[in-house]
Amino acid sequence: MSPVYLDNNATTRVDPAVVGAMLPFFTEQFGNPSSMHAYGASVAEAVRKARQQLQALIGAGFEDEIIFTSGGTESDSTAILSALEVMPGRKEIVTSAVEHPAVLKLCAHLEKTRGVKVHIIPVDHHGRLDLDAYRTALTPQVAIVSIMWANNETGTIFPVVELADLAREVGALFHTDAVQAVGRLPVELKSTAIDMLSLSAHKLHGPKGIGALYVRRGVRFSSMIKGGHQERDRRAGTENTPGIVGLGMAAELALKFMDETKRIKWLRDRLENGIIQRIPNTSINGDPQERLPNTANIGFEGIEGDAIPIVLSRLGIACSAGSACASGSLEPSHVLIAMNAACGAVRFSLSRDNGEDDVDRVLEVLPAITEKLRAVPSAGLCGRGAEQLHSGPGPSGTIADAHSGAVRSSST
Ligand SMILES: Cc1ncc(COP(=O)(O)O)c(C=O)c1O
Ligand code: FES
Repeated sequence: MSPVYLDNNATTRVDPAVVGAMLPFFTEQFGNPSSMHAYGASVAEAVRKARQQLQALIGAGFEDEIIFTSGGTESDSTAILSALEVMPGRKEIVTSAVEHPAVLKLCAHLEKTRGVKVHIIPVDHHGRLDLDAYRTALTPQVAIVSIMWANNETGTIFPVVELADLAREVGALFHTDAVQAVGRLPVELKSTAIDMLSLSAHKLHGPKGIGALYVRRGVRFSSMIKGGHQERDRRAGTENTPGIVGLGMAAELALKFMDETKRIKWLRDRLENGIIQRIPNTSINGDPQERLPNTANIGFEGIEGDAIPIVLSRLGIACSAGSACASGSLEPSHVLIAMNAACGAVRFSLSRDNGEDDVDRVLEVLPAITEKLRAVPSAGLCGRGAEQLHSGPGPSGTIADAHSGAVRSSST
């Protein structure tokens, strides 16, 4: 049986055309793009082409709005730190409870070390942002809003274009972590009030360790990494030229294959509907309407989050686990906790590499797997524990604490 890869929100396979575009930049095209001679000039031209390819994918007004970085994490840090530096009179950040740790951990660090006030906007049971809380948090004290475009665990899409308009009304900068959105949703930045956007090549069939930060022209900016004059003094360090060329090609292909999104959504829906129909007591986590077309996050009542991915992995099927509590070997998912989601969950995330066979394979093996797991007394106990506990505490992390205690006591 050939392996089935359904973990594309973790990372994607590098497209062979991307590898092909990158290879010369390890061999004959090894020049430094800052050099005056011919070795440098041709590489500088390739970097410029990549910037234009990316500009086309995200609909930026100008190519110089794109700064190449080492990936999503660096782009997120750069955006937030820059805003605090260019607006010293404002000491507040607005973000959401379901952001990637690249944003949440930085915010927690800034709160602790710099006395910055961080407003964490909650989400509802479907992962939708509390818009009233968002409006209340927006004041002239806010330097930056950092709210993701699409969630990596559930695929829930936030209305970032409208959120950016509201942020602008109070003079705050608006940054979005679009690492999961770019290449999967149409993005047209020039007609929006989004000031900064993070993206990462490895989520769109490009290489790891390369990404970009979009900074709208006119937005004041302070570089995080100081040193040489690369990237117009906005990100020092000799450019990762093979990575940049790879990101450019990945962007061009993402645009070319944007229509594939419809087929991917059809496959995802087939997977979700097939699971819901064949397996009792299952539910979809995330916004029923506003969701990435490739992501299915499914709760299986009574089964711990990591049990299914472990069994599937033995059968050559890759997906990933999430849990609303500290079950088994899993760290609780702050996203599922914030949604007050039930129990354990499994994330299947697709890409243009997937076909019907992949989905059908999962649908073929999963009913028997879940039946067996539910027959195991400890897995069953976990579900009953969740039911009792989820009706009690609110979405503030208490479920995890309470349930992990219950698991411990029931297992001793
Ligand atoms: C939403 C989101 N933001 C940021 C990142 C981090 O990106 P990178 O791995 O390029 O640093 C990820 C990757 O998992 C992500 O899903
Ligand atoms: S994994 Fe089932 S309640 Fe925690």
